[in-house]
Amino acid sequence: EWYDTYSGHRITAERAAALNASGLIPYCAMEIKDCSFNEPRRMDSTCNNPHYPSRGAILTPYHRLLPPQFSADGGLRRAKSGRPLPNARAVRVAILPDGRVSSEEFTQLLVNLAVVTLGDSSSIHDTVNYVTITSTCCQPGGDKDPRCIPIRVSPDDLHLRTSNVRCLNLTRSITYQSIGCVDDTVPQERINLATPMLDLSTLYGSEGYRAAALREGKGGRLKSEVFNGKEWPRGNGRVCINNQAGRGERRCHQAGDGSANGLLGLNIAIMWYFRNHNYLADQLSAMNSCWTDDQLFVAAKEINIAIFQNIVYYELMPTVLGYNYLVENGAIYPGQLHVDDYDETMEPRVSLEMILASRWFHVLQEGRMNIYDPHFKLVKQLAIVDFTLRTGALAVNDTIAGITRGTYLQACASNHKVIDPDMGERSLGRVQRVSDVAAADIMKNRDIGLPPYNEYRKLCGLPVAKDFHDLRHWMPQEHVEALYSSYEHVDDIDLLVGIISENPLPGAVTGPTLACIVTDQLLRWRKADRFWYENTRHPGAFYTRSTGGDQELERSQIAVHPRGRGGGDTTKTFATARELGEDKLPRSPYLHECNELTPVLVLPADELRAVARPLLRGDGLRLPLTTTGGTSGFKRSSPNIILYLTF
Ligand code: HEM
Repeated sequence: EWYDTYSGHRITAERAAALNASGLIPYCAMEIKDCSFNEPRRMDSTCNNPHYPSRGAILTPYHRLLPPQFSADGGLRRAKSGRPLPNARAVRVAILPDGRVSSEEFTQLLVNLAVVTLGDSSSIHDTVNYVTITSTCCQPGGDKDPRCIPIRVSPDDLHLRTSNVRCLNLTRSITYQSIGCVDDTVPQERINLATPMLDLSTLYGSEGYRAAALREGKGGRLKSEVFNGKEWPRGNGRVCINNQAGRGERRCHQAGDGSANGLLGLNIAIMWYFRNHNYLADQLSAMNSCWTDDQLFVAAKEINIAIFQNIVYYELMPTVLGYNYLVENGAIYPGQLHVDDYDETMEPRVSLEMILASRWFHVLQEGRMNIYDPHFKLVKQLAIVDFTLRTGALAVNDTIAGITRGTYLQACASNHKVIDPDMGERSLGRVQRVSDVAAADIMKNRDIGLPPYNEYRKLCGLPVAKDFHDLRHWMPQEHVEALYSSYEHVDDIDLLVGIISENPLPGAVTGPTLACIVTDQLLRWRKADRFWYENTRHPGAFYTRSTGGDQELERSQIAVHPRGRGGGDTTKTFATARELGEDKLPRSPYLHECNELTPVLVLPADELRAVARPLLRGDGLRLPLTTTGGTSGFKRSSPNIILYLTF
């Protein structure tokens, strides 16, 4: 059957053929084979909800928390007065001048985990596109090019006044309208080039044929090769345009999507999950010698995804938004059991606000990259932005190990109202002479028609500012002044600008408006994904397994149980296998053709730590996660899979 990517409706084969003839497939339509409740998660994420097969797939639309706002002629939103909004670069420099202040609490791991989270569910760092699609936006007539929204730089710009740079190249997002799937009578809607789930599609791929090419075909493993004693994905991709051949930088990995070779932080985090997949497959294979490649692959993949989802919910997000805030809002649960809150009426989408507002994380990005030797001696300090699309550098001298150590040992930037000069002036490295990611972030809020900051405060039930003076209740005075001198009216302020300016919530790194937007998304991810690791409505569901009534043991053990309950169960929480009666568990049609009555994998607490260890395998880390060595949210153990990232 064929489905329209934008509406999700079924279309005729004739219509699909016509779209194909116009070169509009895969963007405008997708073919989906019949769904079954008894099959595992599909690579392209179709059939996540078998009643609506296209939901959750790549190339589907984003969600909007509020309807878009464009000017009357369909252009960028204007100020209340009807005049253009203030220049994005000028606003950026006013609220976030270039500067370096290191966090006293958090390491680069926070930003690396954040980027892999966002990057997995949205094509955020489709770096190849950003740098190669259009580099002509600043040339004469560039601003008339529909693909362009260049940013002007004033001659008195704080950081660029001594240069001759007066314009920053910037391309628009790809929409259904710009591709030609939908006509211009409806407002521009962006296409999500990734699956909107937290499903490690960055690693595993989101198109069936491509995903199959990544598999070894035996042992449930992903294709790999050993280079200098370490395991690496194979591949000779051409996107690594910044590889320095003269320095022996040749690797360019074949992985789920292009972003796995993109930004350094994303690149190495994907490598951790890559190595972890093969580690898990080997463990499972040793325990279940009769399993087929498919059985091993699916089980290893789902465990890997479960680890990823658990880290995001119980390690990363409590650190950024505050643990209590997330519990109060139902994004995580303090109890011991898995909570199944799957809601089949919820559409699996990522909100545009989540993606656009999460550009706030750029503030925390440190520009320098410390490389440590195995004795944790600092050997080098490099510029992170020069390592985008440069996978080859990771393997030379096992640099990935040195960077991983740096990820754990080095502080990230502090949320101290400055941005690292490399992010502010050269975020695209050598590819573009000047590029200001934070100004691009503000401009992209407008490109996509996000309503102003105050409207989101209202949506979130937060006090709304009637005038600039009111902002003083939740922003530092110097920010209120910067906003007052930039915007004509308090209702004009861009969402991201307001978010960057807010004071953080207690116990959190971010303020309440971003916390509200991200929490909405956390609920969406867990409730709308039938294969969410805590959910029971699929045949490969995980079960906590009893081993004799000891509460402590029950909590610390998790079995990847061969016999999930299948579709349609509405039980609220997971029962332990004992409570449920093991023999009553239906047989999983895809995992168990052998060892039917034997639990697949039981991981006591010690081994659970070992599940996290391969994320850093070969790097020999014994380091605190925070630079101060104190406890951060990362160290808190979760009630589900217990992951100690310090061991
Ligand atoms: C060296 C580090 C980084 C660099 C050089 C970088 C650079 C960029 C660039 C060039 C863009 C696209 C700008 C545009 O044309 O619109 C972007 C978008 C984005 N980045 Fe980063 N980034 C970095 C780190 C991070 C981190 C740590 C996060 C954490 C979440 C992050 C989240 C995002 C998001 C959410 C977007 C928006 C994408 C969208 O609208 O689809 N980035 N970044």
